[in-house]
Amino acid sequence: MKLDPFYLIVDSAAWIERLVPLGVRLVQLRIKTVDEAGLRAEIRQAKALCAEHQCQLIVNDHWRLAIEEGCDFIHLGQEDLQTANLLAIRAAGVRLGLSTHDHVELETAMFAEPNYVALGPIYPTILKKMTWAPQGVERIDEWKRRVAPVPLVAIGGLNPDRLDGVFAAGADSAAVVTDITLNVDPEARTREWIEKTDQWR
Ligand SMILES: Cc1ncc(COP(=O)(O)OP(=O)(O)O)c(N)n1
Ligand SMILES: Cc1nc(C(=O)O)sc1CCOP(=O)(O)O
Ligand SMILES: [Mg+2]
Repeated sequence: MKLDPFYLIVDSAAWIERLVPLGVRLVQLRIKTVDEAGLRAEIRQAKALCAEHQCQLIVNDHWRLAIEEGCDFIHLGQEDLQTANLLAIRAAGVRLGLSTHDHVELETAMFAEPNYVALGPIYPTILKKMTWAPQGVERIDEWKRRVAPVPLVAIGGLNPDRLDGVFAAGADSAAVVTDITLNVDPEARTREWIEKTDQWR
C-alpha cells in the first residue's frame, strides 16, 4: 500500500473543507473535544468531502464511530489499542495506522499487523505534551529497517525545510498539524507542502 507523502492532520471537517480541495490526498480527522453526536456529524461531513475530492480519510481514535459511518481507515495510539477491538476493525475491512515511540511500542504495533506505522515525535512539537524526547531523523532509518514493507509515517515538528531529511532517512509519509493550522496562510502553506512532497509522490 502506498501512502501519499503529505499527511495532513486537522481537528474539524471545516478544515477539511478548506484545505482538501487544494489537492490534499491524505488527511486525518483528529478530534479530542466533541461529544458523540458532534463527532458523528464531523466524521460524516469529512467522509463526504474526502470522497468528493479523492482524498483518503483517516479517523483518529474513534474506531467504533468510524466503522458505523463506513470509514475505511483509522489511526490508533498505544493506549487506544488497549481498548480497541482489532477483530471488529479487521472484520469491517478497516485499515489501521498505529503510533510508536519506542521499541516496546513498535513490537506491540507490529504484532497487530498495521497498514502503517507512525514514529514520533521526530522534532519537538507544540501540539501536545509528549513524554518522549524528540527521536531525531536517525531513528527514522532504524524504524524503516524494522517495519518495511509496512509504510512508515514520520510525525512531530515537521515543516517543509525538514522534509528532505525525513524522506532521505526512509519515511514514506510526513504528517503535520501546526505548521499548517497555525500558519498565517494555511492555504499557501498547504500548497507549499503539496509541491515540496511531489518528488516523493
Ligand atoms: C499519523 C499519526 N501519528 C501519531 C499520532 C498520535 O496518536 P496517539 O498516540 O493516539 O495520540 P493522539 O493523536 O490520539 O493524541 C496520530 N494521531 N497520527
Ligand atoms: C499528534 C501527534 N502525535 C505525535 C507522536 O509522536 O505520536 S506528535 C503529534 C503532534 C504533531 O503535530 P505537529 O505537526 O504540530 O508537531
Ligand atoms: Mg489516539
